[in-house]
Amino acid sequence: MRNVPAITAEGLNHWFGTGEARKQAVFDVNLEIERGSLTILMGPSGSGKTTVLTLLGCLRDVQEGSVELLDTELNGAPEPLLVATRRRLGFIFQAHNLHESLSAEQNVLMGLQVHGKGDAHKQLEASRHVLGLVGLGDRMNYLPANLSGGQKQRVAVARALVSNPEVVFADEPTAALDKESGMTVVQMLKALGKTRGTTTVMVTHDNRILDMADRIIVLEEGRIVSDTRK
Ligand SMILES: Nc1ncnc2c1ncn2[C@@H]1O[C@H](COP(=O)(O)OP(=O)(O)OP(=O)(O)O)[C@@H](O)[C@H]1O
Repeated sequence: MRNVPAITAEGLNHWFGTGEARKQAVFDVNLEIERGSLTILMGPSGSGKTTVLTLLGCLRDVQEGSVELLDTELNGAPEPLLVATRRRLGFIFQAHNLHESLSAEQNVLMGLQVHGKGDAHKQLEASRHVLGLVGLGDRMNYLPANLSGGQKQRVAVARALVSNPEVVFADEPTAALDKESGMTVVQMLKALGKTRGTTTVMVTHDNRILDMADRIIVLEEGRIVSDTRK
């Protein structure tokens, strides 16, 4: 299965707005993303990075063209199939959306409970393990209000990874992190690619992590203008 791409997009176009305000944001995007790879999407503000990421990641309806994600065609897919596909994914966004009334550990645990994976004891063990990996072993019982921006972001990373997703979609995951924590997060994603075949697609402006990518795709005005593999 390793040589079947995790994601294939063909003739992908996307518009926002209606009537006179209708504006095309994505133009004829075609790409294949290999399983286990770490791909970075770059480009100026407004170039369509987040729109492409959310189209590939099953978070936005495909209007025109094809997106095949983990062997599922997303264009026209019924909602239950989209829901089942999303369960195989991990999402890390800049707005980390942690539950303020839950501790770090409970927030991560939720990432497993929505999947119903494993018994309660195993779920707790897995949550603690992944919090340890992101360097928050000593903050598991803290509420988000008592964590720094970078620590909250690491909780969000732990929550996205605890269910062993097949593909991780990340939008500026290192923006709130200092250099070292940012590198740690990207190294973790890269290591998961090697050990478990986890595929990562990441939007970033962070030049510090470019060296770690297997591939860098640059968008300008909704089009792919360069696509470099290492
Ligand atoms: N919900 C929306 N409604 C209308 N236009 C939108 C919407 N979301 C994005 N756009 C427009 O689509 C284009 C691409 O936006 P997108 O957010 O994908 O760019 P981006 O490269 O991710 O930008 P940034 O780096 O600033 O996050 C922009 O012109 C933007 O104004």
